[in-house]
Amino acid sequence: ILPIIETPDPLLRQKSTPVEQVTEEIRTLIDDMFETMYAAPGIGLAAIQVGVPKRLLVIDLQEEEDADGKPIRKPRVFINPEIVEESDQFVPYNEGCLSVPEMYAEVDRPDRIRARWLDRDGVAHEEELTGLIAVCLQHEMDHLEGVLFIDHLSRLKREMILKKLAKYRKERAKLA
Ligand SMILES: O=C(O)C[C@@H](Cc1ccccc1)[C@H](O)SCc1ccccc1
Ligand SMILES: [Zn+2]
Repeated sequence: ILPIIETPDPLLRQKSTPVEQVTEEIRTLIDDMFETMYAAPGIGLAAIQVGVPKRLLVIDLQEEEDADGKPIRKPRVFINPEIVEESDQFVPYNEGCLSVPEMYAEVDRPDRIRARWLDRDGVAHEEELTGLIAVCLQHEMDHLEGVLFIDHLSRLKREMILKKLAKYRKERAKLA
C-alpha cells in the first residue's frame, strides 16, 4: 500500500509524462496502485497521487455485487489515455478525491466521451464511455494534468472546501 499525496502538496500539480514502455516495473506500480485504491477505498487512482508523474491510472467502479453481497472487482488500467471526442451535453456528479479527503462537491463534465488508451499488456483500445466510468476517467485524467476537481468549482466553493479541509485535518491531528 502506497501513501496517497494530499493537497496542497505541489507534487499533485505536476504534469505527468507519457509511459514509454509497459515494463515489469510499470506492472508492479499498477498492482501497488490497485492495492492502494482498494484500501482507501476508492474507485479510481492516478499514478501522480502516489508520487509517480507518469500518464497511468487505474479504475474499478466495483458497482456490481455477487451472491453474498461482495463487490465484484473489474480492474481497468488506462496507460497514456487520450480523450478524442466529448459530448457538448454536461452532467453533474458529486465528486470526491482521495487527495482532498472527506470533501465532496458537484462538478459538471461531458456525459459521453470517446477515449483511447493502452491496457496493462500495451494493447490499444478506443471506446465510447458514459456514466460513472466517464466521470471517473475524466477525473483521473485531470490528475495527469495536475488538475484537481476543486479547480472546477467557483472560488467561493473552493475556499469553503479548503477551509473545511483545514478544520478536518486539525481534528484528525488531535485524534492521532
Ligand atoms: O481520483 C481519486 O481521488 C479517486 C476518486 C475517483 C472519483 C472521483 C469522482 C467521481 C468518481 C470517481 C474518488 O475519491 S474514489 C471515492 C469515490 C467512491 C465512489 C464515488 C465517488 C468517489
Ligand atoms: Zn482524485
